[in-house]
Amino acid sequence: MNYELRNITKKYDKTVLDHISFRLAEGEVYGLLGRNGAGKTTLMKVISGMIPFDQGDILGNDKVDFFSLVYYVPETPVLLEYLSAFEMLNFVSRMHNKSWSKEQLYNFMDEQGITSYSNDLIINYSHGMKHQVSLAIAFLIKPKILLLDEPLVSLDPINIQHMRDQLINYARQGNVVVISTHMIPIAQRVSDEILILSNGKMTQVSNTFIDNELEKYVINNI
Ligand SMILES: Nc1ncnc2c1ncn2[C@@H]1O[C@H](COP(=O)(O)OP(=O)(O)OP(=O)(O)O)[C@@H](O)[C@H]1O
Repeated sequence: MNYELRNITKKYDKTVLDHISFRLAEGEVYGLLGRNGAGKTTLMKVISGMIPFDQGDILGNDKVDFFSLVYYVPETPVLLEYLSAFEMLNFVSRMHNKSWSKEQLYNFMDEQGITSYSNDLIINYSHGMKHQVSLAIAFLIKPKILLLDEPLVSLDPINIQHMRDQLINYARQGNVVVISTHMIPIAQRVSDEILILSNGKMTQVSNTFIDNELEKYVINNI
């Protein structure tokens, strides 16, 4: 399934997204790049239905509400901080009608690399640990279209590598993954396509870049 976003326009006081059009295909990872304030978060909030847009169309599967397919992980994790990660994931799994046993949840948390602190209260976690839990929730929910706002910024190098592999695998299972990031080498390694937002406009290119070509391309195009 391909999704097409056409002429999406979003204005606050000024126009942030100015008739932007791009395609998302299942199975692919998209790296969303752009300068500070370019509109990456705004675009993710628009695609996830968190905020309305002023103009444009989203085309996909006519039988399904597009927004019901999307899950957005914000840059700052939003968690119930007086629960443990285990309790939080258990709560989310019940909300999403997944009746996972305790053992299944622990196996899942193992895969996500969060078991060692899963019984401590989230309020005591580091920023990176909160981010891992936030990403684990996304993988538990298994949305068709996963939007991640700066997902790797607080992760250590081992967790970045693990997350990178996980994102590619997740897309290859027939899902769409969009990650917004300022970490260009990571965007180059993880993405099938690159989306660049600049001055309200969008450029979409295949990621055929090698060495530091993407960095040069981005610097010339943002
Ligand atoms: N609720 C809002 N009301 C008014 N203006 C807003 C609002 N949210 C964002 N903006 C403006 O929209 C523009 C795009 O912001 P956005 O957060 O989408 O950028 P970004 O590309 O995610 O930036 P960064 O890389 O710094 O996180 C900025 O000029 C910002 O000030």
